[in-house]
Amino acid sequence: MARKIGSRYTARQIIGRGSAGTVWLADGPDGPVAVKLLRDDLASDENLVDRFVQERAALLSLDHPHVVGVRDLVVDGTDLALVMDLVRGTDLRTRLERERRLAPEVAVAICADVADALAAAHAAGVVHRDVKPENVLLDAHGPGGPGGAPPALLTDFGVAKLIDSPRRRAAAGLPAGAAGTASGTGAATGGERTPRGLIGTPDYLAPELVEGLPPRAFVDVYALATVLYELLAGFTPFGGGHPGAVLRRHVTETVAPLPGIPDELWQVVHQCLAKAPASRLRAPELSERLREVLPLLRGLPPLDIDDHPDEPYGAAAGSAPAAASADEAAVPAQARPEPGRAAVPLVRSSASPDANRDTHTSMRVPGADELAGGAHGTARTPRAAGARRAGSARNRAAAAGRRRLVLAVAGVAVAAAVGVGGWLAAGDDGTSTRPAPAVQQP
Ligand SMILES: Nc1ncnc2c1ncn2[C@@H]1O[C@H](COP(=O)(O)OP(=O)(O)OP(=O)(O)O)[C@@H](O)[C@H]1O
Repeated sequence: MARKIGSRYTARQIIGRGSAGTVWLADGPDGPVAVKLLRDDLASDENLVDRFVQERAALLSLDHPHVVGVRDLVVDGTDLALVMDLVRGTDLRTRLERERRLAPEVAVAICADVADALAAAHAAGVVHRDVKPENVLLDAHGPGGPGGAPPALLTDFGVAKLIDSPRRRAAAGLPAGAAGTASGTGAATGGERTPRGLIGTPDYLAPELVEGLPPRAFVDVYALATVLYELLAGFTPFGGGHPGAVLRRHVTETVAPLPGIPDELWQVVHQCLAKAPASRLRAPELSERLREVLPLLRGLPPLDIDDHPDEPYGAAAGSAPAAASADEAAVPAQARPEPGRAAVPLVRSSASPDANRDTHTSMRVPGADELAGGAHGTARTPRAAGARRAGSARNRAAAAGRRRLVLAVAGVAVAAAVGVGGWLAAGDDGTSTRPAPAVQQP
């Protein structure tokens, strides 16, 4: 079913779908291209069309081997489309779902490519703002890199901001006109947070965005470190459950170390997940450090991490829904975890797709009830497969020492959570008097 897009492109076949529209394989004057045709409601939004035109130069200017080039913008009748280089292969999310975890060498090689793409974008004054596996395309026809890793290309530059139109915000129940409209290289300009909404994908959002600061290049580095962690572990460091809980974890929780990777690699991941933006590596440094570490990873298999790590809501939280319900039948009602928690898969996988992994663009800021998770933290703690749980006899002494630390950290975390929760929990008029989340001792 061929379809004309503008006067120059003939769409042949759908090759992907995202929240903003449909991606087609199309023929153009210079050969095959990928055309992202935006949804009708977006295409009929005059503000959005204006912004596309304003952003045209920025979108077309990025030319880098690890950036999916935007070749053209089509504004034609009811069609609004981005014409891109065609990448023959798959996206990183699909590969991750297929393999669950990547070999460290492959994961690091892919992220080094993405860091190069970010370095080029940042040098041009563009912040991506939606780095995630869905936006990394793997070129199946390119030369194999370390561990056989395919070349990785980052796509969707500036698109997250572009489609955050006032109309979309209104549809999402957010105030219109609060976020800055595009100007210059708009993807890098400020005013990115509406009073009640954030642009981005919760699992990958840097803490400073949750706190309301404008996006700087550091947010992309944080998101890429989150992607790297996810490629290694099979889950993101702060993901799982309601988006509000995810946002809070970014601000209040510390990333748990990954067992089984060289310390040199962990230091890089850890530094780029720092809460303080300035403590993170810059994209060029990140690329360099990742490439330095590559030789240490040669031949390492994917990490053997327990799929049901220690976390407050237990194994059921990470299980496929069917398994969770089977468990439920065997557990007395009073011993069951809080309703609505255990049923939420912490990880999106092919077995248990996580409907809570929001995609980019305006997200409704959650209420206090959705944020209430206590001070004990809800992030997962990765554990090497076969290692004992924290409550086992062998670990009890260590746990006693750790508890003191946890109490101290919890004190800090509670203060921060109350601050963030207070902001997040503010009602539309900002005067909510709902109580802060209850404090529980670990
Ligand atoms: N330039 C391209 N070449 C080849 N395939 C592409 C290209 N761009 C996108 N695709 C395919 O289309 C799919 C959808 O892409 P799209 O950018 O619309 O959505 P997304 O990034 O997955 O999600 P969202 O827009 O909701 O963040 C991708 O996952 C990819 O498989």
